Amino acid sequence: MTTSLIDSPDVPVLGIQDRPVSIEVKNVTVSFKSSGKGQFTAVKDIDLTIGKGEIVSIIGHSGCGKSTLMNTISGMVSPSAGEVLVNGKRVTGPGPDRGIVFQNYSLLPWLTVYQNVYQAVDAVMPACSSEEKAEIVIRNLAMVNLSAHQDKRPGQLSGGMKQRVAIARAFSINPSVLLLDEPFGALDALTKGSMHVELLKLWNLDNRDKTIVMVTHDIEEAIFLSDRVVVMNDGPSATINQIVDINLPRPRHKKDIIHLPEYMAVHDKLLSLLVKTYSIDDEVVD
Ligand SMILES: Nc1ncnc2c1ncn2[C@@H]1O[C@H](COP(=O)(O)OP(=O)(O)OP(=O)(O)O)[C@@H](O)[C@H]1O
Repeated sequence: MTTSLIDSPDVPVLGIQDRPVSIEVKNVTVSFKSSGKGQFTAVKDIDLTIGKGEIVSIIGHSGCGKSTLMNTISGMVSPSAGEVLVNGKRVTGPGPDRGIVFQNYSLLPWLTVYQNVYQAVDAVMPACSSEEKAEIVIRNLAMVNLSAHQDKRPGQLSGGMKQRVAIARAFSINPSVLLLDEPFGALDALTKGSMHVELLKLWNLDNRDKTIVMVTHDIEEAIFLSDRVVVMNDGPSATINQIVDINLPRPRHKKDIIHLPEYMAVHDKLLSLLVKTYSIDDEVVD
């Protein structure tokens, strides 16, 4: 049964206090130059510690600063104040220890699907033979069901297919930290479900050592995958509203967990943190 590969029950479930630290976001503020008005502060005074092997999701309204926070971890954005440490080292730019999947795929349009993935593997694993690198590329393209499309260029692919190439590329380099910015947003429900399974398989194969941080708008996805969910306040100067523990036992099977009282309670909690309720005449009822 495929689910036996996911979250094998013999791996102990660790709390954040039992894990070595993987990512430390320390008092991070990010301001951007804004046209005419000086500075725009997207996120302010963010403190977040993520343990090795944790899966943490970041949720919040559009524009609140989720990607900005994620990009300080990836090294694509430098904090205006504060610092980010990954595996104890200060982040000063992107690095092979962090695999990134963006919303906008970021594939090289002149390379084929195969070449896009191969290029990343080649850059990160120069000591491997070309046969080993080819094997990694082929295995990961098969994982995302793109073997038949490996000679196409990004311009010949659908949005969901491009996203799967980006996922295969991030998985291929086997980083200790995976940063996923709405990685499954462009996928249909069935593909999304199977990518959740693949993500957990990958995590499980590595003895749950890989740290995964994911931005998502999908509460169900966040609950199914995560150990903790970070709920952000609206910006400007967005802060963390609350960090919600997902104390659901692993392995988690989608069809089963949605009936658990713990699932319903945490779902309601996250929803109420995100959504304001409106009466029929549009008055806020809080
Ligand atoms: N390079 C930039 N220059 C100026 N402002 C920026 C820049 N990047 C982000 N912002 C602003 O920072 C705020 C947060 O943007 P960010 O993309 O982090 O939000 P988000 O929560 O990821 O949004 P979404 O859910 O819609 O993807 C927004 O107001 C955005 O306009």
